[in-house]
Amino acid sequence: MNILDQIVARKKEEVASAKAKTSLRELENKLGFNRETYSLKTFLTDHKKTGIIAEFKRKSPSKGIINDQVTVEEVTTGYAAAGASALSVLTDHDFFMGHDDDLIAARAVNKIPILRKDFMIDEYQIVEAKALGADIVLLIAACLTPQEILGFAKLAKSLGLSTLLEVHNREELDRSLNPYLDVVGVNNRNLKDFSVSIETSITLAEVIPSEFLKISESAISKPETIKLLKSVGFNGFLIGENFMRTANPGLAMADFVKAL
Ligand SMILES: O=C(O)c1ccccc1NCC(=O)[C@H](O)[C@H](O)COP(=O)(O)O
Repeated sequence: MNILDQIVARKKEEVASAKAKTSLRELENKLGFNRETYSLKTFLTDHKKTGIIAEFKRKSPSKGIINDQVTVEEVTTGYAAAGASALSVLTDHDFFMGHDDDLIAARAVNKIPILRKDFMIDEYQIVEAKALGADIVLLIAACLTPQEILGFAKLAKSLGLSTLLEVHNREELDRSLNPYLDVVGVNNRNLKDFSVSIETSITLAEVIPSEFLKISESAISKPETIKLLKSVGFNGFLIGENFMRTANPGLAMADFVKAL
């Protein structure tokens, strides 16, 4: 089984036990559920911001432990101060050392959009994302059918959430687009074998329909790469490891932004 299949198999077990513990009705009564959300499109097109979606990521399947010595509050407020257009917070525990509480903590101290970075395989997780404080949900084409993407995106929009479709190749893009998606993200990392190439974004940029904003995800470590990606039409850039690898990720982002 490749890593993505392993993650999805584990996610199905997690969702089943979450449903047994907390009903959808109880989720909807949670404190974070009835609130205004921040729009990803609005923040990505605000030219006072950097276009960077900065990620809080302690560990990953491809790199192991990246940084488990910093708090989600200090890192995410540092990112916001450095001009992040949005934040990405991992809530997957078993593969990324993330937690739902990380998202709750990030929400409490930030006023910019937050992506629940997780593997959405059930409508329950979309409702849960809103209750935890997220503004954006990620729909990964590599692990969802077009019908699931459509259903999840419709539900997310009905809850006021922004929707980010993630693709890695032309086939995933062509079968997954629908009108309920706000932004298309091209993951430069192949989630099945961990190979990375910025060329993936460059090749797909011209075939993403113009009604969707575009973001490039993963393996971005140089300001020059952002300049190149902007020149081919990308509006946003998801960066995790490059900042998280340092002792002060917020400061690392501020230094990176000076060179843009
Ligand atoms: O990062 C991984 O190893 C990984 C493995 C399997 C599924 C997903 C994975 N990463 C999720 C991401 O998309 C990245 O965390 C995100 O784009 C940031 O990437 P980076 O800047 O390279 O940390």
